[in-house]
Amino acid sequence: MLAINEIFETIQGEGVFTGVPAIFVRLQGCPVGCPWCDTQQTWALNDDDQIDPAQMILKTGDTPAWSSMTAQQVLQLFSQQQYTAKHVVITGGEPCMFDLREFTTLLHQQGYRTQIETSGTFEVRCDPATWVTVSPKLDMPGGYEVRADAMARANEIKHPIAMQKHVDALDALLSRCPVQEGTTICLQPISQRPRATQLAIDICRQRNWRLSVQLHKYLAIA
Ligand SMILES: C[S@@+](CC[C@H](N)C(=O)[O-])C[C@H]1O[C@@H](n2cnc3c(N)ncnc32)[C@H](O)[C@@H]1O
Ligand SMILES: Nc1nc2[nH]cc(C(=O)O)c2c(=O)[nH]1
Ligand code: SF4
Ligand SMILES: [Mg+2]
Repeated sequence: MLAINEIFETIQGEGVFTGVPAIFVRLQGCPVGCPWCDTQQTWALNDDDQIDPAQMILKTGDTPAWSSMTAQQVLQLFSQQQYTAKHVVITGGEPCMFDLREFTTLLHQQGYRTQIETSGTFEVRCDPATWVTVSPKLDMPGGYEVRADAMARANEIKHPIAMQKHVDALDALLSRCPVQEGTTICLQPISQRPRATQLAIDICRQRNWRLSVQLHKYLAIA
C-alpha cells in the first residue's frame, strides 16, 4: 500500500527532466525535517487524515490528507484522469520510506518512465530502470544520515543551496560517498532567494554543474 497525498499532471520543474510533462505522485510522510521544506503538509502520516482516493484526486490545497492505494489502483486512476504524460515522478514526503519496486516495475510495464525524488536518507527500493534523483539532506533536525548506497544509486544529485557552507557540505559528502561516473550534479537555489540563485549560478559555472531553478514556481503552476 502507498500513502498518497496527491496525484496531478504538470511539467517537471526541477533537475535534469525540467520541462518534461509528468504525472506527480506525492507520498505522505517524512521525518527529515528540513526547515525550508516547501511541502511540510506531507510530513505527518496520521490515521485521522485518511481520505478516499475519490476525495484525494479532487484535493486543491496543500493539506496532510492522504489516501491508501495499491499500485494497480494508482494506474487505474491515471487512465480515469486521462493523463497524457508518460513520465511519472514519485515524490513526497519521503517516497523511499515505501518499497517502490512493485509500483515502478508496473509503471514500466505499462510504458511509463519513472523518476524518484528522494533525500537519500532511506534505502532506495525501486526498479533498476528508475531514474533516481537524490537531493541529499545533511544535518537536518530529524537526525537522519545520507546513505552511501543511495548516493551510489543516484542518476542525478540535486542539491538545495543558499550559502557557501551548503556547497562545502556537498563536497564533503561526495568525497565520503562517491557517485557513479556520469551522474549529473545540479544545484537548486532554496526558495528562489536571489543570493542563493546567484551563488548557484556562480558555482555551476565554476564546476560545470547544472542549475535547477524550480521552474514551476516561476511559472506559478503546480
Ligand atoms: C519536497 S522534496 C520531496 C522528496 C524528498 N523528500 C527530497 O527531499 O528529495 C522534493 C524536492 O524539493 C526540494 N525542495 C524542498 N523545499 C525546497 C525549497 N524551499 N527550495 C528549493 N528546493 C526545495 C527538495 O530538496 C527536493 O529536491
Ligand atoms: N512542477 C513541479 N515540479 C517538481 N519537481 C519536483 C517537485 C517535488 O515537489 O518533488 C515538483 C513539484 O511539486 N512541481
Ligand atoms: S526530506 Fe524532502 S520532504 Fe522531507 S523535509 Fe526535507 S525537503 Fe521536505
Ligand atoms: Mg515541490
